[in-house]
Amino acid sequence: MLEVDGLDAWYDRSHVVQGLRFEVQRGEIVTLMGRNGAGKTSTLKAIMGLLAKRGGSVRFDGQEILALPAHARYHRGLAYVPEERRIVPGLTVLENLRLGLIAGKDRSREKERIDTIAKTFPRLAERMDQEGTSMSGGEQQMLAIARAMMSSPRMILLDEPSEGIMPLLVHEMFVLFEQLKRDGTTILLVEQNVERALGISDRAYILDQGQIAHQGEASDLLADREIQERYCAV
Ligand SMILES: Nc1ncnc2c1ncn2[C@@H]1O[C@H](COP(=O)(O)OP(=O)(O)OP(=O)(O)O)[C@@H](O)[C@H]1O
Repeated sequence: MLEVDGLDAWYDRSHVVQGLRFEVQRGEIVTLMGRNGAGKTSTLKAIMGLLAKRGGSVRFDGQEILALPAHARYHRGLAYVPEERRIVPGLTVLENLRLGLIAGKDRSREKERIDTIAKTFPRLAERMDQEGTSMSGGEQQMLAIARAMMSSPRMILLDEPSEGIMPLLVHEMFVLFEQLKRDGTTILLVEQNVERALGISDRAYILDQGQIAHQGEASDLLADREIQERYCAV
């Protein structure tokens, strides 16, 4: 579903993503792992068209998307939840959710989408009229994910969703990812919480200095302490 081939990205002259090649098949959960600064966030941003200097090929459903403007990916069914959640201050949970609808495409189905999202995210359903930024960090992360799901994406990229969140909500969040997968959403996950991430993933790639250092089945990587310690210690 997503084929990344020879992906490069730079900040000025700093070459932070160096010729990455990886793929995510339809229906999979795939994790990108690696130490701080390995290039995980930059990889997601390059895929989403958010880094000006980028090169190589990214195909989504067989079509080249790397040169498209960032918003065009949402129209094709690829959504992204950045590390900073960007909940809009002064807006309620419901109003933040509405921002996730793509103008025209989703507007006619707004009520249906909100009802579906409320069922999937019961914690948000109870708080629809509360100001989004007044919720806990974990709840705001849930809202950011729910908002991205409003456009019914076929694939979602998630950047460190569990960061700084209390364990109970982290658990809920990973249960949710498994449910999204069952409902047909393909997921590319960047996570420092290696055990949790591998626990729900099909496969994983380990990044080191902008390159893929290792790849494998999630269950094999979960059992491989040496690899985890070498590449993933924070
Ligand atoms: N806005 C920026 N300007 C310049 N360099 C940057 C910028 N953002 C990131 N970098 C550098 O790019 C490299 C890759 O960073 P990136 O954030 O992609 O790594 P990461 O694996 O996601 O790490 P983390 O887990 O800390 O977010 C690092 O060396 C980082 O310092």
